[in-house]
Amino acid sequence: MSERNNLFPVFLKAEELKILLVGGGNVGLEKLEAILKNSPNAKIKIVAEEFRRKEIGDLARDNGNLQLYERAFTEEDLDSVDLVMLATDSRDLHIQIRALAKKRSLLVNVADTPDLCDFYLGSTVTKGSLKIGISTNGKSPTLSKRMRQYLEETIPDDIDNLIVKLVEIRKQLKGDFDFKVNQLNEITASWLKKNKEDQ
Ligand SMILES: C[C@@]1(CC(=O)O)c2cc3[nH]c(cc4nc(cc5[nH]c(cc(n2)[C@H]1CCC(=O)O)[C@@](C)(CC(=O)O)[C@@H]5CCC(=O)O)C(CC(=O)O)=C4CCC(=O)O)c(CCC(=O)O)c3CC(=O)O
Ligand SMILES: NC(=O)C1=CN([C@@H]2O[C@H](COP(=O)(O)OP(=O)(O)OC[C@H]3O[C@@H](n4cnc5c(N)ncnc54)[C@H](O)[C@@H]3O)[C@@H](O)[C@H]2O)C=CC1
Repeated sequence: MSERNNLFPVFLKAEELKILLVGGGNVGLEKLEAILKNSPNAKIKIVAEEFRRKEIGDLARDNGNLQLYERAFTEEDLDSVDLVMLATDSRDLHIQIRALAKKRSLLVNVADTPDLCDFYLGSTVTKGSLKIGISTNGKSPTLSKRMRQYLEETIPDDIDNLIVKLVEIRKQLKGDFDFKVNQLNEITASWLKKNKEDQ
């Protein structure tokens, strides 16, 4: 029997949290872009001895929510942050920072070391209010990326119209909880059926 993915997915309000990112090289940039793609107003403190000046420098100049510190990590960097993401080129440093962060009960992602991660980034598909997160349990980011591309192509771009309509119907439905659940299930079942027939 192959391994099952036991990760528990959540959708973070990243724009209401403060994220510390240590490391500003290729991997740091990739993780920074992943956060901003989903949560453009996320507040991120980036600490790196050196960083990809063109890309990260430009991003920070245009975005007041990014604080860039060009220096080595210090323990105080963990003060008043909610999440920690590590993307340096030093495994020892990652182990050391992770230990300091765990003392403060912070959740840590170590981009290049799944074993040291409390959580993984996933690929994400966003269409209006709909967001789908994809995980391969840390096994194959490439498959995550391909699944994202597949879903991006397959899910109609106007799916948000359906959500907008359902919000209205949900507001207008009168009756007890069970009645509302039944009605909403009926409406969406017919939508699924129609979609299948169209294919
Ligand atoms: C565990 C995890 C930790 C984390 O970063 O949170 C992790 C770890 C590692 N990634 C590595 C490499 C690559 N990462 C990507 C891409 C993405 N990586 C992402 C997430 C994750 N990467 C988490 C697991 C996600 C899951 O469970 O599926 C995505 C989904 C999200 C994002 O970062 O935005 C994003 C796709 C976004 C999109 O396009 O949709 C590509 C593909 C490419 O760039 O084309 C490659 C090169 C090909 C390859 O190696 O597969 C290596 C180096 C291996 C080595 O040393 O060679 C490690 C370390 C290791 O595995 O040991
Ligand atoms: N670049 C890639 O696509 C891949 C990278 N990796 C691994 O991931 C790790 C990171 O890779 P890259 O981002 O390419 O490395 P990089 O060398 O471009 O970036 C490392 C970053 O860590 C920073 N750093 C180092 N020590 C620091 C400290 N004490 N305090 C603050 N910042 C510090 C550096 O200033 C730099 O910004 C490496 O271990 C690499 O082997 C693995 C697979 C692919």
